[in-house]
Amino acid sequence: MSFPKIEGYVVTEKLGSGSYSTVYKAITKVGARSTVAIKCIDKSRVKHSGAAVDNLITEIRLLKTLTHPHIVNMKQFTWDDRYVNNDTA
Ligand SMILES: Nc1ncnc2c1ncn2[C@@H]1O[C@H](COP(=O)(O)OP(=O)(O)OP(=O)(O)O)[C@@H](O)[C@H]1O
Repeated sequence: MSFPKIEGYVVTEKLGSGSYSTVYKAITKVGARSTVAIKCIDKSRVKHSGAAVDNLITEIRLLKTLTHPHIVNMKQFTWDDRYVNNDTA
């Protein structure tokens, strides 16, 4: 199985998948070598669904503001030609 190439990270395994995304375990290449979960949302799968795009924008907006011990903390949000990437720890 091949994993996506995400700048700054070594992707080590697949953790799970949802309707529009696949979540991978990854390690940062520089600094503390932190372990993170990266949710890769496949743009080709959401682009035909207005509701999916709205849900994605809502999820990212909420994750940016929420701080709670039982909710993953979004550290970074990036995108490339194929994926929108949510990096959580
Ligand atoms: N931070 C995380 N750490 C470990 N595993 C995770 C993490 N986030 C997601 N996963 C795994 O990836 C799966 C898919 O997560 P994702 O958030 O994409 O979809 P979902 O919300 O479960 O489903 P849907 O998008 O269909 O509503 C989860 O069911 C879980 O197994």
